[in-house]
Amino acid sequence: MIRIGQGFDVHQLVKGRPLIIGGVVLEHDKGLLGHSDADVLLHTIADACLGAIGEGDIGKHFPDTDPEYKDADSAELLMHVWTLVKHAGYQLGNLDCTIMAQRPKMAPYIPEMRRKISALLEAEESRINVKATTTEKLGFTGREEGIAAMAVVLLTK
Ligand SMILES: Nc1ccn([C@@H]2O[C@H](COP(=O)(O)O)[C@@H](O)[C@H]2O)c(=O)n1
Ligand SMILES: C[C@@]1(CO)OP(=O)(O)OP(=O)(O)OC[C@H]1O
Repeated sequence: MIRIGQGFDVHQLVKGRPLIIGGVVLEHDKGLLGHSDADVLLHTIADACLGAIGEGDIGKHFPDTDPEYKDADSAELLMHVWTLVKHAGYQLGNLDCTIMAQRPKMAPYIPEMRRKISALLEAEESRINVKATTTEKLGFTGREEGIAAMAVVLLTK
């Protein structure tokens, strides 16, 4: 049996916050705003996994009104989601993600993001792909007001 899920998430870029994407801290003059650490990539992956098993979204599992998740490490949230996936009897077929960010350049950080995601999803790195695009200075990502990420996941059992 196979199941597919997709995820999409956006966080605002602000001064005075660290920029954490895919479990990696990036050097930048702004960071993402959120109730948690605002890791837009891990959130979209979590949503894709939850979608694939018909379990709603991360807001349902980790409400942003719950103080327990204030400044939460999104790697821990994704680990919890992956436990749900495993309990449903699935493993990773493959995962493909795109980060939309005008700056900073993601390419130098992508190998480490891939390593972290592969550890969290207990799958070989060859099953995980992370891409980035600038959106050519257009829209909120192009104006550097925020960063967006999308993901598609295939689960198998
Ligand atoms: N934040 C980003 C955006 C893009 N890249 C890499 O640059 C390539 C070209 O970007 P375009 O938006 O002009 O298509 C893209 O394919 C990525 O490899 C990046 O590293 N970080
Ligand atoms: C992760 C949670 C919970 O801390 O908060 P945020 O960091 O604001 O992230 P978002 O993608 O808006 O929604 C999920 C939330 O419930």
